[in-house]
Amino acid sequence: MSNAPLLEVENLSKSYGGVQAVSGVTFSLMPGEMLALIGPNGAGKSTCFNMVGGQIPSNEGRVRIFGRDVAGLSPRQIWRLGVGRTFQVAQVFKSMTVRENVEAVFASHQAGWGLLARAGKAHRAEAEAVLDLIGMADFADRPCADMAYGDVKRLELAMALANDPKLLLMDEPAAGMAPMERIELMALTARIAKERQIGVLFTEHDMDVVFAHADRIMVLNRGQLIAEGEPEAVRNDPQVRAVYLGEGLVYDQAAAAGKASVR
Ligand SMILES: Nc1ncnc2c1ncn2[C@@H]1O[C@H](COP(=O)(O)OP(=O)(O)OP(=O)(O)O)[C@@H](O)[C@H]1O
Repeated sequence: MSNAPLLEVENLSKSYGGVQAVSGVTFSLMPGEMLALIGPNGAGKSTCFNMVGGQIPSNEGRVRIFGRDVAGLSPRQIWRLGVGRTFQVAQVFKSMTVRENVEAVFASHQAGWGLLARAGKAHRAEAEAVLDLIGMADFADRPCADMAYGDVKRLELAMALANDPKLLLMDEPAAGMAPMERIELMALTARIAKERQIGVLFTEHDMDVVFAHADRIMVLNRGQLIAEGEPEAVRNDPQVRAVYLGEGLVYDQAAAAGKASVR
């Protein structure tokens, strides 16, 4: 593992009128690391993702990706640096096949979205290699409109991997999936992250998924990081327990009972 962080976030803050959504958040992410950002509803997780991904500007603080300060860069410019992104709601072209969706990402990276239809075909082999990587080679010719939701989410991961990212931002990648599918999607992500030394920042409400696959966990509450560390330490942190207990989210007891899915 290289010693240079892929992502460095320093003192990041954002307020919306009187609401301090994120306050003084600082962390870094290393190659091959699965880093979870968890917290109750409204804690500021999506706001953090959107500041890192360039969707919204911060009020204060700094984001460095691959050592470069990305202030003022658009989401597309950040993507072109080698940052993959998945969203809560899957974003694929339903009228196209699985392969065409991945080809479109390759084409867009080189040519811009306007030339997609023509340029896409030139990337057939690359698209098939990515589909193979995530175990979707047999789905290549299927129209997306006919696919189960879990497969659409897997395709979204393939599309996020198509520009060969070194950093992946995954805001609730498994939202809406069945419990087993959630575990499988994140197991697949973790395997690819290790193999390719991709750093993954993800948020997820299912504690089974988080504790099974995160190398490190950060806990956000009312915009502030209240804990950060390896899963076992975070699970036993009194402040974290208080926050989750306060929300009625007794995740350790739920985990012991074999159903740790909480919101
Ligand atoms: N565009 C906005 N305008 C005003 N307030 C906002 C806006 N976006 C977020 N907020 C507020 O900022 C706080 C953090 O919201 P955010 O969506 O980042 O939390 P979250 O942890 O992602 O929540 P969830 O788990 O429900 O997705 C909340 O109080 C929210 O109401």
